[in-house]
Amino acid sequence: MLTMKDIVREGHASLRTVAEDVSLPPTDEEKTLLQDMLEFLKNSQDDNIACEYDLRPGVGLAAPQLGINKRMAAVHFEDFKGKHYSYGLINPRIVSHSVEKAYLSGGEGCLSVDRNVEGYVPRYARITVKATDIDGNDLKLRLRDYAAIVFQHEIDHLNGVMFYDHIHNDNPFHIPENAKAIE
Ligand SMILES: O=CN(O)CCNC(=O)c1cccc(Cl)c1Cl
Ligand code: NI
Repeated sequence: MLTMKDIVREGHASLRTVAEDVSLPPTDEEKTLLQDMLEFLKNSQDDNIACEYDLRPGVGLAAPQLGINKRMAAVHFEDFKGKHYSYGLINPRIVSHSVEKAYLSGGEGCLSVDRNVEGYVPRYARITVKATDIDGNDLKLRLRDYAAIVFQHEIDHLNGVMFYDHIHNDNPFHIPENAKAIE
């Protein structure tokens, strides 16, 4: 099982590298990795397991956070309306997005960042993502609000972008133009 020791931290080149496309169909090793990433997220959200193995909670994880520069990520979370999202994503890409922006009023965190970085992270409020799932099927997801934010955080990792790269330098709590707060 994956634990925190498998996650690279700030300063590791992998976090600032543009990851490579995965050739399809994914190899068994790549499928197993995605399954392990999903299992990590579920474990990290289970109080008993997280406590037992000292896991920080996460709703997403990208392969570069494991030092693997492949365009793969996993997400596992429930949005504020109770809709469940649990995906292993291969070559996820944003194919369209809203002009309107959104940000989490509580800011963001990252398992590869061992410190609290305060501030609003402006992102697109709505996005359409295309990807291949763990079984090799094409995915097209229309996402908004919290789900859109999480997917953008993960796709950023595939492009060597960290969440705090988006925070306003002079005033971290500057309300971005045309942006809505997600509580
Ligand atoms: O890349 C993934 N991580 O670093 C996992 C830890 N961070 C989170 O779960 C997290 C927390 C707050 C907002 C967002 Cl958008 C995310 Cl993603
Ligand atoms: Ni992260």
